Amino acid sequence: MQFTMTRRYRFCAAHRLHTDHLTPEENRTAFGKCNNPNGHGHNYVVLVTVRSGANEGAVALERLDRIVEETIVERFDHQDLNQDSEFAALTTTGENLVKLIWNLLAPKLPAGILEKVGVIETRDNYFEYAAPTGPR
Ligand SMILES: Nc1nc2c(c(=O)[nH]1)N=C([C@H](O)[C@H](O)COP(=O)(O)OP(=O)(O)OP(=O)(O)O)CN2
Ligand SMILES: [Zn+2]
Repeated sequence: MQFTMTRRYRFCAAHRLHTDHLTPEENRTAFGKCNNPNGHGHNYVVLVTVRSGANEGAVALERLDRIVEETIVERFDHQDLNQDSEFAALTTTGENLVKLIWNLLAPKLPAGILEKVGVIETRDNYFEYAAPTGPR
């Protein structure tokens, strides 16, 4: 039997969708209002899913909380995502953000227990990432 546990975290951050690979006009066309030079903010919700067990968790909630708070929330809360070093050459889309969160968390957690990361960006936008894995 396979159990998973999903825990919810939150941070608020600003960003602007923009890439230096496009001209200003192309950026406006591609990203619309999200390319506004002044940026805009979101109350991001991060859903972290880990493998769990029926009787005891693979990772205690308290430990998961500490890792996610230190690695993700403290890093991004009340920050401009475009200024984060990991976004120096990447657009701050939900897709890139959810993959970055996975990449930051996976090495901090016991091997193989991270199942999925989800990011709710707005009422209607949800992004999800799970790195491909080999046979378990
Ligand atoms: N492929 C992607 N496209 C877009 C992303 C993204 O992350 N990946 N992000 C944005 C904006 O940053 C933003 O998230 C869009 O938010 P918003 O304009 O609020 O969303 P809606 O248009 O659905 O909401 P309204 O209430 O209608 O304004 C854009 N594209
Ligand atoms: Zn946005």
